[in-house]
Amino acid sequence: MASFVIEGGHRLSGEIHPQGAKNEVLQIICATLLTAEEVTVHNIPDILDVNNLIQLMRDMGVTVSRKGLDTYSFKAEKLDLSYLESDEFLKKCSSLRGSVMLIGPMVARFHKAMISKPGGDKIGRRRLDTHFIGIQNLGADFSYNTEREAYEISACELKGTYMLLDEASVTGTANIVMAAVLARGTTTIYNAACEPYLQQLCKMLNRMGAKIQGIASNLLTIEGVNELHGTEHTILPDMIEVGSFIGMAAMTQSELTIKNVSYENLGIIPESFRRLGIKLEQRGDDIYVPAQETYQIESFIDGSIMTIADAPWPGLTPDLLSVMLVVATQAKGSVLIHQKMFESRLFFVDKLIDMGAQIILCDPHRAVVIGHNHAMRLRGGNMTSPDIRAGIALLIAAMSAEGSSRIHNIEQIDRGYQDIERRLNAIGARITRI
Ligand SMILES: CC(=O)N[C@H]1[C@@H](OP(=O)(O)OP(=O)(O)OC[C@H]2O[C@@H](n3ccc(=O)[nH]c3=O)[C@H](O)[C@@H]2O)O[C@H](CO)[C@@H](O)[C@@H]1O
Ligand SMILES: C=C(OP(=O)(O)O)C(=O)O
Repeated sequence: MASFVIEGGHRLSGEIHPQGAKNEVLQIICATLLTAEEVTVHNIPDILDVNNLIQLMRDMGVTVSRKGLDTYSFKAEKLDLSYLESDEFLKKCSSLRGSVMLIGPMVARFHKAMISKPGGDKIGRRRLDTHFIGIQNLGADFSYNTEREAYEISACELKGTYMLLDEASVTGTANIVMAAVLARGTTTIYNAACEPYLQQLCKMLNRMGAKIQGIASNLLTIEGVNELHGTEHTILPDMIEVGSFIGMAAMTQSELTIKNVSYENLGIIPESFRRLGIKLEQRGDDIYVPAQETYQIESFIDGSIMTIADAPWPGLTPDLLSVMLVVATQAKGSVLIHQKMFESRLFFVDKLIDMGAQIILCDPHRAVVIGHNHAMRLRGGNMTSPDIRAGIALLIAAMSAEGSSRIHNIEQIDRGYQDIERRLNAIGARITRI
């Protein structure tokens, strides 16, 4: 397990470019299985989860060519269907969450799929009901193989239908959409998730010949087609990285320009940071964060304490709450951070408390943060990154802290942040990988 050693207290300055969005690219790569023709994808981040998925595609028999620094083409003309039954395939699937989205395209085009428990962050229950029920509604059979601890899924033909999802699951919606585009007839998905990741997926599928209406809403209508074709697609900047950089600038009292953020696709992320008192300006498609000695958390209109909570899009993504929590530790004022979706994502606050932060963990979902207004800096600490977003939040805490810190298990951070220490050191951070 690798670690970061961070010398805290250095201000950042200059410009930083966000990478392509991890959660979008996982969907897009899975969708390339839906056609025998070549799909070229630009702006692919060089991160652990994505590289693992690309390798998995190669192992499955997809011809993958690297066409440029961040451009790959995928051609799923023929697949090695016997590999999908191998223990190695199941083991690799369980290393990343995104592998669950192989089911939809596999069942739609090859009539069978296999899935073990997918990987991803251990941040509470992560059920797959929405995926399974949705794909079953289209006519697929799921049977559990107890010996191999895996589901075998098969379908002679998928048939469009109406469905109301029990929750607006991001990867669940992507999986069902990818199955429905090749189903016979019309599928209507109500309570669909509609994050920019999904909007991008649906737009790409339409360019491939799919007929999806209602993109960006929670009601998708999909008219099935017989086959899809090749296309080109460019991944959006990672909105979670953009938010992480805003938080990093505020916490280290730095002036920072975040380049080419695709502002129109950030939803309420900028406004949510403004509610913590952080000033930021949209400059063209960049975000400029001025150096701020202090930032004051807003109150609600009636004067009561601000709550920052997650919600399905267009609400605030849960993936930024850990960063917002850490940023609040140095704000002026108090805030309730309410992580509604995941029940084990706030436990990392213990590490921040050890560093001197004033936080009360009310229950697994809610933490009250009383900001120090930069009057008392956090102390460097020795900690382990429990998940990807707690990992980046702890890195931000360490970068602002007095003294040096050590973060273990940084593979969690590498899952989603490309070459992070080099990029941050280039703007003034002092981070060493050991
Ligand atoms: C690879 C990938 O894309 N991962 C993202 C994806 O995971 P993933 O698609 O696995 O997450 P889901 O959207 O399925 O659900 C996330 C959690 O929220 C709960 N839930 C969901 C919807 C809802 O309306 N109510 C509700 O309570 C679910 O029960 C689950 O515990 O979406 C999550 C929610 O944005 C993000 O944190 C993950 O980074
Ligand atoms: C929870 C996350 O990732 P995953 O779904 O891949 O575990 C995340 O990106 O914050």
